[in-house]
Amino acid sequence: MTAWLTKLVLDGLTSAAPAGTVLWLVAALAVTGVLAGAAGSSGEYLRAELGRRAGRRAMDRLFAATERFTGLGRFEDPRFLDRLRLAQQGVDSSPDFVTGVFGLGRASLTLIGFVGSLLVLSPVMTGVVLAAAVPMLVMETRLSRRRAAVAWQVGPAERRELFYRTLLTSVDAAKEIRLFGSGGFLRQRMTAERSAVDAARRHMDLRTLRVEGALAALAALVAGGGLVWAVLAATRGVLTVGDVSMFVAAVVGVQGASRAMVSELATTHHSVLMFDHYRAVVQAGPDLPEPARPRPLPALRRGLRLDDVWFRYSDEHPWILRGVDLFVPYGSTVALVGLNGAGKSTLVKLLCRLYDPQRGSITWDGVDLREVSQARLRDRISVVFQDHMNYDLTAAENIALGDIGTLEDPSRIRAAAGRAGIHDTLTTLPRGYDTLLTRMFFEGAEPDSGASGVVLSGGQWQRLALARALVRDRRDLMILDEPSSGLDPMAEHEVHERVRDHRAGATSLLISHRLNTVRRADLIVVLEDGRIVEQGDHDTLMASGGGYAALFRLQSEGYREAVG
Ligand SMILES: Nc1ncnc2c1ncn2[C@@H]1O[C@H](COP(=O)(O)OP(=O)(O)OP(=O)(O)O)[C@@H](O)[C@H]1O
Repeated sequence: MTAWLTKLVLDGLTSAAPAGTVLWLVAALAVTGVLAGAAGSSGEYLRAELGRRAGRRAMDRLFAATERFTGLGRFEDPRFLDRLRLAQQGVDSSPDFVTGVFGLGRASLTLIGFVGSLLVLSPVMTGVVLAAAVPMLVMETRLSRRRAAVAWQVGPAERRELFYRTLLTSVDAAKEIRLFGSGGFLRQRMTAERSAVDAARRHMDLRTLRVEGALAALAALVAGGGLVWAVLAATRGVLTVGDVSMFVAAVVGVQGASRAMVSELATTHHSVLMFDHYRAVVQAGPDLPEPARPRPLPALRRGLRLDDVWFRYSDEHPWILRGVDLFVPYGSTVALVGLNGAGKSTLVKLLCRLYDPQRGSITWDGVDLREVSQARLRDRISVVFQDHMNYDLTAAENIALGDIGTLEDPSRIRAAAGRAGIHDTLTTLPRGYDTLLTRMFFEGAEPDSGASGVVLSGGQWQRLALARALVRDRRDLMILDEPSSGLDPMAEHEVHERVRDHRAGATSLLISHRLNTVRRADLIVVLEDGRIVEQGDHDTLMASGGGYAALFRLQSEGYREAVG
């Protein structure tokens, strides 16, 4: 449009047209410019807003999909973690996709306008200019495919770099890094990973540079040839001065618009390729097979049975559980003891169905765990994991995460904290249960207050994790994996007494290295190298004089010596 109006103004001036007509044309040219500017700004806003919305939606879908992986296997698979990270990059670049589509629409409109102008002047030249865009399209598509392949190839190194980067800025790691002086070593590793990523990207950039250089030369050749033709035609009187001006504008316009179109196509293509990772995650099936028709899971009445259970973390790993047979009777407290690495926590993860055993079965009142809905099963279990989480949230939220409904019922949160022996500590915090248990964020919404949260001690965090498990009261099975290893002996005794009273008549599985805390269990099971080697109550095991008895005596002597 602008090119047409400019041509008409120039032709008007050279053919001595009435001044009024030329002025009208100039006014039209000005209005066109203003309208084009306004359309550009509004389009920009619309594009950004659409990009934000698409990104938010895609992120929500991606994380909803990861939540559907009910086991742990996928989160321990490096290939899957690489894919997940690229999927997140795909989400972050979803605005690029919107930009690409918008840009494509805009470039197409511009292209159509200029092609129309050029066609009027020279159909041959139009064909030449358009034909020159074909190699550009082919090469740019290849480049974007290659770029996506490079992103996949550098994924592992990028993830390692991220690991070192996070480590170097994490408060948890800061103590050891400073004390052991390991910062330089970790930084070097981070930089080495970054160099590897940069090298792959540099290689890609050089390839792009070569290809784009060749394409620019081709475009210059076509434009130069066109200009020579137009000038010769003008000297012969075939074209007017206005025609030449419009021709130049149209050639530059067609080339610019087709370059923009191809580049937007390449951006969109790249986003689509990256989106493949996103789609792969969102469409991935369940990691643990879900039964087509889940069997009902009634409240536990008889007990849990492990029948010849064999388990290893993957085909490359050694067997961790080797033919475990165990019955946990309803209403009893069973203690699981054994040396480091014996397989105790692994057994807990199988009971929660975070993995499936390769051989054998685990049944709940005779129903195989694989035949019931995972959500139903987990709703009946409460756990304190050995490596429990400490959330950078308020004290109340840290407990309520065990049963989100209790956020609306603070009395249950307080009762659980009381049973875990942390209530008094929490009430003395600056904002009581609403105190933020981290110094990573400001308290409340206003950073101006300058107040960050507080930090709990290791034992206090452990009590909080116990409170989180206890807030899920009325669950059929409670699993406590080293719930009191960080407590002093008095506190440990007190906590166990309270939990025992509260859980009286319910089924519990307790893991502890302190044999004194498990001696009152109904059944003590000794696990060694993935096999059960002894089981019975404390008196029976002491009388049999096996490994448990030897370990118990060793611990008692150590304690007597320490006290005496
Ligand atoms: N996610 C995992 N992937 C691969 N191997 C694992 C994984 N978790 C544990 N293991 C291995 O399984 C074995 C048993 O570990 P587990 O944590 O069950 O032992 P544990 O009896 O609870 O030990 P501890 O008393 O030290 O807590 C160990 O050799 C460990 O290296």
